[in-house]
Amino acid sequence: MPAAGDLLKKKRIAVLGSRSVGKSSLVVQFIENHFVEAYYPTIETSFSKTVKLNGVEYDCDILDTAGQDEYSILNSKHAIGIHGFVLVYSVASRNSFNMIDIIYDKITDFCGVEDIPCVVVGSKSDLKTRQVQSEEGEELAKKRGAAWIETSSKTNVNVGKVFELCLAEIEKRSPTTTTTQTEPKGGSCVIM
Ligand SMILES: Nc1nc2c(ncn2[C@@H]2O[C@H](COP(=O)(O)OP(=O)(O)OP(=O)(O)O)[C@@H](O)[C@H]2O)c(=O)[nH]1
Repeated sequence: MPAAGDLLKKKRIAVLGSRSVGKSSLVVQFIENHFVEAYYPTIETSFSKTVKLNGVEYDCDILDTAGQDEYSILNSKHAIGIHGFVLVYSVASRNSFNMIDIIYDKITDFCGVEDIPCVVVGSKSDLKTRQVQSEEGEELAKKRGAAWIETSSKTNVNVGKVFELCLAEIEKRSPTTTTTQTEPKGGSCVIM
């Protein structure tokens, strides 16, 4: 039987966002260190990786999901038992940026809490055909109390940082965190 500490270090992260924003490319670059040029729509894939943050090793399960749109119903698997969320838009797609608020609301409605451990990711930052400015992404994340970062899976910029930020957001809200915070802020939708 695993020790309690081992269970605490196991974190499940769901990667959500519109179709074709680069969710799989982000996860594959992070896990396998290469870029996939071709587009294969994802059904659902789960990956595991150990991530070290502040001297602590986390055993991460990363769930790469099928792209969502405004009509998709949030799959309970993408919220229940999930510790942290990575919400991806493409900086080259205004529509995908607009979907972030919609997905965020679906998660908070489902979880019944406003404050969820989340990183908002502006992907494909290497593209010149930008439709979303950095300040807009930053502003949206700030409004939601989430972390924010821009990445390029193609040129491998900030890919690892996404998952470090996500773990930091999870830890911030963890009741076992040894900070001045005494009360858990709630936030993780962990109903096992
Ligand atoms: N230029 C550029 N293209 C990217 C980047 N990331 C992904 N792409 C391309 O965008 C397309 C879609 O990428 P995917 O990773 O399959 O997107 P997805 O969000 O997983 O798509 P769904 O599974 O349909 O939800 C592919 O052709 C990728 O090669 C990036 O950082 N830069």
